[in-house]
Amino acid sequence: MATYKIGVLYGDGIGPEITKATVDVLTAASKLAGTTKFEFVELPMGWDGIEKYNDPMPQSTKDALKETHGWIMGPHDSASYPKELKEKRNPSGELRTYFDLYANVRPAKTMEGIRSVVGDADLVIYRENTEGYYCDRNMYVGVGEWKVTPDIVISAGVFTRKAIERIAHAAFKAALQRRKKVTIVHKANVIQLGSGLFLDVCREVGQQYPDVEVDDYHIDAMAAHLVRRANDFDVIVTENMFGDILSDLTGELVGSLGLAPSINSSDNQAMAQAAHGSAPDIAGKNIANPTGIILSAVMFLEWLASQHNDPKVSEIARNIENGLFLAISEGVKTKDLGGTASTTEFTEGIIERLKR
Ligand SMILES: NC(=O)c1ccc[n+]([C@@H]2O[C@H](COP(=O)([O-])OP(=O)(O)OC[C@H]3O[C@@H](n4cnc5c(N)ncnc54)[C@H](O)[C@@H]3O)[C@@H](O)[C@H]2O)c1
Ligand SMILES: CC(C)[C@H](C(=O)O)[C@@H](O)C(=O)O
Repeated sequence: MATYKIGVLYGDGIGPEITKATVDVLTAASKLAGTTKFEFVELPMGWDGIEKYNDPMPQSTKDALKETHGWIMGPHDSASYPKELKEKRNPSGELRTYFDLYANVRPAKTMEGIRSVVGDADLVIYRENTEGYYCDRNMYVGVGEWKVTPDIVISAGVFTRKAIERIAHAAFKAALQRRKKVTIVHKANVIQLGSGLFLDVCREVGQQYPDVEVDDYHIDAMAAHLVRRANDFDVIVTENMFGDILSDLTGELVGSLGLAPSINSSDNQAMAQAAHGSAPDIAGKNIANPTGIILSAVMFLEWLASQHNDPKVSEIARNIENGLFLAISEGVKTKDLGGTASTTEFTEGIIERLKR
């Protein structure tokens, strides 16, 4: 029986509720498959890390993650951390940089049984995950944010050909498997050097994929285009901060931010992580929607299946996705989707439907 070691980082706010839901679903699905075992390794992160090690992303957690086949990361409430710890990189940024998880892949697709604000949509955002305005002073010496005087701060963005090329290749390769269209999102009209380089390099990479249609939009116009005609877009490639913002928008457009999944990956490592945050306003109430993180785990399992050439893992992923879609289409919905199911009822609803 194949066994995969999966790290589990529960995180803050709704993190423990939705991450436990995910572990429960994966456990049930692997039991049903009978051929694959997931061994979960729970590791401290967020407030748990602060309490144990005075660090929201302890070195011991990073070391342990190196020994896993990949991991599931719950959201963290980094905005609530003590000031001196906030000056460190937030837990997501730390793992994305430490493991060089350069591609943050964030799909948004309409689902049966869920009201989409924009009609049909089936798109995926390829967000560059390691630089742009989210670099910090630990990354490139002398670059990041710094206070010039008490009243003047400089926040710099870093854009490198190397990082743009690899996210662009990832986006164009994905497009070949989809509707063969890539949209580059930038702000080259104002941020002429940084965003300009992003646009130029993506266009250059695009020339290596003659079967893929390419267009580009400024980030502000793109927000409007997405609301008006989301279904015209297939793969969107953009820099770190624009991808962060656009993916919350696209998640909500197709139903709820609580639905929005993502995978953060390098060429040999991956982390499942919902696009949303720790939702402190609804934490501890058993009402959060675990769909985003469960579908992130599904994306992670598909990645694991391809890395290990293991079709059984892919079958487990498909089974979980079908169980979840079935539960929603049969009306088992959390509050954000207009339903009454609690997080645990929704999770049980998925598990019951895995057998179908
Ligand atoms: N990847 C991450 O860990 C991540 C991502 C974004 C924000 N954050 C952090 O989360 C904290 C809160 O941030 P925020 O309030 O700006 O954004 P948020 O995404 O946590 O919440 C925004 C809104 O969406 C709702 N929401 C989010 N996820 C939901 C779910 N699964 N089910 C139902 N409703 C859901 C919340 O209740 C809230 O009303 C901050 O500390 C922020 O830094 C973490
Ligand atoms: C919490 C924050 C650091 C994070 C980001 O901006 O990358 C989040 O918004 C996300 O999208 O995962």
